[in-house]
Amino acid sequence: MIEIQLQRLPHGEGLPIPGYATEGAAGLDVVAAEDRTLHPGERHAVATGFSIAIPEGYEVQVRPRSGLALKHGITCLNTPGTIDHDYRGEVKVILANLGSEAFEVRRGERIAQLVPAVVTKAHFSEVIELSETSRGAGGFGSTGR
Ligand SMILES: O=c1ccn([C@H]2C[C@H](O)[C@@H](COP(=O)(O)OP(=O)(O)OP(=O)(O)O)O2)c(=O)[nH]1
Ligand SMILES: [Mg+2]
Repeated sequence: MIEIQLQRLPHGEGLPIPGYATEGAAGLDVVAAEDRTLHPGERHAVATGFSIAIPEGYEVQVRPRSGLALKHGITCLNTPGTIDHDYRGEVKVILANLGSEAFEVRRGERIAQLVPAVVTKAHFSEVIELSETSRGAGGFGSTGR
């Protein structure tokens, strides 16, 4: 369990802060801070009404809710969205309507879930040749359907 500081913004007044819907939930549900109609094919960075400070060594992933995806075709376009630990702007959820009907985003309704994750840092070192493997350059279905 890590602590993530949250600063409420004026338009987030009165909204619940992200929380787990059940004891075993992996993601903290986050609610919209604005009303917005999303027409089919449309996308919008939905306000959440808060900024956060994530401890160094962690990120927060923004993931869709499966119910909205299945019932309404609503997803996070950039899933999983990445909140960097040094980001202090408003957290936004980039929703896209892949369904065939308009969807009403309503203030206070849960639109996505936040999953904190450990960040493994790496640096790339340029080499002349890579080690050989049985897969080699095969990919994109090379092992069969
Ligand atoms: O779903 C998202 C994704 C990103 N962000 C914020 C936090 C994140 O730290 C910042 C940058 O995100 P990202 O690195 O994915 O976007 P970019 O296009 O690379 O922008 P930048 O050049 O600012 O890094 O935008 C959100 O609020 N919600
Ligand atoms: Mg970036």
